[in-house]
Amino acid sequence: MAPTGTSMEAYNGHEVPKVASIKTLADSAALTFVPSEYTYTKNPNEQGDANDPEHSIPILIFPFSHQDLLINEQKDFLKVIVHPQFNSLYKPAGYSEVSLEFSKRTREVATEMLKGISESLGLEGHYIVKAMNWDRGLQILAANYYPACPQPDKAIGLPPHTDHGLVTLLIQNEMGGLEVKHKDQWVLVNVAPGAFVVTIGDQMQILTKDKYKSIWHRAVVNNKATRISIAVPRGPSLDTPALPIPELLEREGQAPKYIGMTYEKFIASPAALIKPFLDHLRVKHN
Ligand SMILES: O=C(O)CCC(=O)C(=O)O
Ligand SMILES: [Fe+2]
Repeated sequence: MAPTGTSMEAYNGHEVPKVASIKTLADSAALTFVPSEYTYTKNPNEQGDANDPEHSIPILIFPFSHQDLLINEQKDFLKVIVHPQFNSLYKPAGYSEVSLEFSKRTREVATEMLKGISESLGLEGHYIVKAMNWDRGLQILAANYYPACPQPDKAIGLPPHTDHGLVTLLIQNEMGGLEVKHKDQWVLVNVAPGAFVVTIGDQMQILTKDKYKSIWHRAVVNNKATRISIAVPRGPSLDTPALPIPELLEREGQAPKYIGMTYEKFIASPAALIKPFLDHLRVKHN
């Protein structure tokens, strides 16, 4: 889905709103800053002290200068919950406004994706949106910063994983590095400049009875220049249990494949970090 410079993009019969201007927003937001310039606060209008718990905000994993020596993970990152409550940083100036707009626009694009997926399954366009309480769904803004690494073959930017939610939109600077697993091989994703990559997450796999499978992916580093990516994972509301869509089960006459679990529990489970977690939720048939 590459922006064309026009404000509308056709996607599977749907109008995807203003993709090109989202790219512009991404350029003017996190893509131009190095992580140490960020400072965070609970309320964007307050001056916050990062070490003061009173001012800590619902950031899932924080903060920069994280390097996991065990897996030699070469990146810094920031993860901020931007929906259903919007959280922000008060530095750099202007970040808050831009990230609010960016989050809103990417949400609109993700909504169109969900409509396309619902229809591709023979369901009414708003089916998944309604079933997953999408309006209250969890949305995270994850900025990943991968400095150039002198020995890229001995390091990894982000280890292999699948995303938890329904869909993730990802945009990167001019440096490639996203790889997806295809037929047991890691394949570099060749992203057109300014394009978003859309990946499927675990909740979508459960919901669609494995018709849309969550994708294993990882980020590799390079020795030439810093790579920055912004991922926007978007999931159901935290209190929504993902279960295979009843209409699909009825139509195809199969037993449910998964035990329902709220998204909150799913995320909180340490096992959710590894894909076989989906196997634990699978109903066993003898
Ligand atoms: O940087 C990338 O290309 C991958 C980022 C990613 O997978 C994530 O943040 O979940
Ligand atoms: Fe990811």
